[in-house]
Amino acid sequence: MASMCKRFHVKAKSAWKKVEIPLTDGFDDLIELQELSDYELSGDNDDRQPGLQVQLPEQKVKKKKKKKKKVQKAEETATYVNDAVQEEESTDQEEAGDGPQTQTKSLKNKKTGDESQRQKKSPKSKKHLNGDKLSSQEIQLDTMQSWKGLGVSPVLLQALEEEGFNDPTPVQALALPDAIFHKMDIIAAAETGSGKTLGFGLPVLENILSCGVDAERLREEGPCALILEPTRELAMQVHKHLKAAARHTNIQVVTVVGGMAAQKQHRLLKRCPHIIVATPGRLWELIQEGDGHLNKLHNINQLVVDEADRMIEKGHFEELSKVFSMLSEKSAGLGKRQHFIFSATLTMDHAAPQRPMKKKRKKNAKDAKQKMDALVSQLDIQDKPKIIDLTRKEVMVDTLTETRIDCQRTEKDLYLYYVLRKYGGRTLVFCNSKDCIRRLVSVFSLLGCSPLPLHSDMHQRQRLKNLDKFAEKSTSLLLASDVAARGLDIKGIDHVVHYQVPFTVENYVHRSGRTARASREGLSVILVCPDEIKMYRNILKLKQGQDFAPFPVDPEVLKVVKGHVDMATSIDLLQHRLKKTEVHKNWMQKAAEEMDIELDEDLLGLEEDNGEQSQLHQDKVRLKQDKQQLTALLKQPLLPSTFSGRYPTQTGQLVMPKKFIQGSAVRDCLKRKRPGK
Ligand SMILES: Nc1ncnc2c1ncn2[C@@H]1O[C@H](COP(=O)(O)OP(=O)(O)OP(=O)(O)O)[C@@H](O)[C@H]1O
Repeated sequence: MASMCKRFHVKAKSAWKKVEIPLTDGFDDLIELQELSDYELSGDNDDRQPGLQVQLPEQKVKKKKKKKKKVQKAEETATYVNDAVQEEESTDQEEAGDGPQTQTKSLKNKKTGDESQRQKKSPKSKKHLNGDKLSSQEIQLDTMQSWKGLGVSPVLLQALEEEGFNDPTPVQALALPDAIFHKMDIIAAAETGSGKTLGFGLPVLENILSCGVDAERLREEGPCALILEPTRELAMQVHKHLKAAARHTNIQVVTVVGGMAAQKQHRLLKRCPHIIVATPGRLWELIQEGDGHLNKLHNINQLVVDEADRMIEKGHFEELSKVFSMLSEKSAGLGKRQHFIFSATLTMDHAAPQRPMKKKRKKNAKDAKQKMDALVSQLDIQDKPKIIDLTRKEVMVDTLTETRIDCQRTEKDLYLYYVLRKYGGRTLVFCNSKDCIRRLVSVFSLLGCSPLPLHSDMHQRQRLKNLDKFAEKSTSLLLASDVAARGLDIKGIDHVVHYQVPFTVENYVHRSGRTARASREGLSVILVCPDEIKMYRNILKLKQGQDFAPFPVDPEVLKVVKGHVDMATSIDLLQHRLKKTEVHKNWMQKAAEEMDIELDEDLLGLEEDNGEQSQLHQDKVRLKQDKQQLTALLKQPLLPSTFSGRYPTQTGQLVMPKKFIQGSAVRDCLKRKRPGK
């Protein structure tokens, strides 16, 4: 057994500390937990090294070559007492919350008396505030030099390094020092996918680390920070980002969103998390229900309003205002709270939804400005906030290629299918209505594209499941409403297709921003039919009126895919008709049963004499045949992959049939834009 193991030395740099055992199931047999938070891991076979020796299986030791792995091992050895805690935590992931509130890392003593002033630091906390600690002997992170001076603690940098975030993004570099060192309020606008989440997330985590909030204090004073998000998916994503950045700390984050059982959320809140990420509606609901932890929400040190321009729109603003009023009423005299207001479209002129009528548009713009002013005044921002505006003149990131397809309304399915068949990839399609999504799901299922719907009428669980499935496969199709337009960070979305022109310029920006994130390339295609031209022109204002380049379409491929789409559309219509007849029949029969009467065939509309019954039968047979035919058609290649014949032409030259190659849509678009290059 000895040969299977290798020795590591943990050199304790502070004393082992007793850890509070959580009052949750699964910990009944534990007598005591102790943790060592300050230590150094050294050597492999050096038996002379003083300190605790921990044995790791050889198999694992071999993997430690890379620094990244080494850091993980350090975690394994030093926090093994927490394993049970972490296990419990993972079982609760489904509930979108976190593990129990064992404060295994006691960061600071409980606050007392005057200390209840927000933002007050203990002398010990300086360690976490000093970005120069990068070169400390505790953790050597050579690759993270560009984070130096921004105020991020080594324990967070360690996690960022593991994520591969070796450099801060511009919005992070600008926001962090003032937010962390000077506790300034930050109002930031930066393009989609530019890392805004950590722009506010790191100062929030840093503040909790530096204040040193332990379990007892959390129980007494409630959460430290509140982050408000407009959609459930976004709240969960922010929760995930924060958890990843805080993975080497014991900071607890809980999500409070609609669509999840309120009971479960009360249960998670009972564990007294440090950070709450919430959508305003559910948060207000739970506050009104008198949730114990939320009753202390007014004690928060930090408040984040993400996607702020969306938050002031109808559907959020009312509840948001109520939350803010409650916070400011109850927290009078508690000292300064730090605020973060972030969005990609915060500084856009068109902050209001733009509806067709001019008068209404003006009114909306005024409303939006008033609401934004109201938001800022309700937040009680006293000192001058730091304003960061990194939105470019072009608004969109330069790795995004924006194109258009002009077509008739009835041709939109065809062009969408063309993009999907010709280029494959992970494609996110936005529609303006749920009905449109439902119809497309039916047609594109027949076309073998396995579409995944996402809209607000769906159960939350199904919404999340579809997002997971979409992210899992490199060729996948998500048909979504604007519920997916903001903030969703799914890696590797190749194409965004606007099946319908969005109602607002902001929605265009956010929808398109789901691709070309974090310096990657991406493509946006907008399908424009004649009655959408006005809305399309509105979007072009972003480009100073300059039109998007037309998306290149190969007429030969288009001809082939048209056959597929026509057939799928006719099957869909037939299917729909048959389903309607079936539903009508079932409804009549059910009603008759309930009334205890016998139904005539003619009442069902299926009288033998008028041939409707046989028509129904014929339709069913036809449906089956058409489906078989379409399946066979879809299996055929779009264009022949080999050339086997000779076709003399008038000029005597041979015309070679084209070979179908599935290329890159971005490259094809750029080639077309710059033919000489
Ligand atoms: N410093 C960094 N280095 C590399 N990647 C980063 C860094 N910070 C964040 N990212 C990654 O960049 C991607 C986009 O980040 P994030 O979702 O925060 O963007 P955003 O600006 O909030 O976008 P949106 O406006 O669309 O919500 C994420 O996948 C995130 O993990």
